Amino acid sequence: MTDYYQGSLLDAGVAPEIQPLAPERTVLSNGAWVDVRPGWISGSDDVFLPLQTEVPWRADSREMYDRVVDVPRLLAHYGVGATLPHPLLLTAREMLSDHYEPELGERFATAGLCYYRDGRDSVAWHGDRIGRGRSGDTMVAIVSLGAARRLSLRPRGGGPQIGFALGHGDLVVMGGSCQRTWDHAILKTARPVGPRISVQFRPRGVL
Ligand SMILES: O=C(O)CCC(=O)C(=O)O
Ligand SMILES: [Fe+2]
Repeated sequence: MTDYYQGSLLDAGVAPEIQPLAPERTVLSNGAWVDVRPGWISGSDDVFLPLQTEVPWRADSREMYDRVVDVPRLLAHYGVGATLPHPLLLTAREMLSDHYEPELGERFATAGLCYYRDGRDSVAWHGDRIGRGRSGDTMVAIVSLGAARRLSLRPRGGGPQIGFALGHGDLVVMGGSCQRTWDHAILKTARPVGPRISVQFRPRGVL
């Protein structure tokens, strides 16, 4: 990998720190919702850069509907009990679990990391419904690091698309029926964008 992230000017020399949660909820149709907390992790250059160089990234493919498709991005998965690749991610996961457990009924247990090298890397429209997200309400919490990309969402049955611009250190949580009644995507962009790492925390059995 040659295209190293240069670090954001805002974050230069600032130690990483997780801010209080206090997310803002957008209620969608059919029992889905999205919580957003911009700037949840400040100083996140010191998280992005070690992840970029030290995580054992591999090419991604993903089961979608009835087939497996190549997904142009790199990926690493940390299952139940795995040691996360940066201590701040453990703190983030525990904070998310403490905050959402009363509503979710369980704690976040796994972390999927995705590395989008530039605007050509993407993930097509899908819901996280290979596992339990297919049949029941759940949550997927995403910490976005590096270059800003847009998380696009649209109802599965058709309807207008919405989107959230996810910048360095932002948190977004998709909840309720979002994985089975809505689809989401990180679409390709022709804009010159730098690399982005997405960290998705999920409960056990949600994929
Ligand atoms: O990159 C992101 O933030 C979203 C990734 C995603 O939807 C997935 O891997 O299931
Ligand atoms: Fe997803």
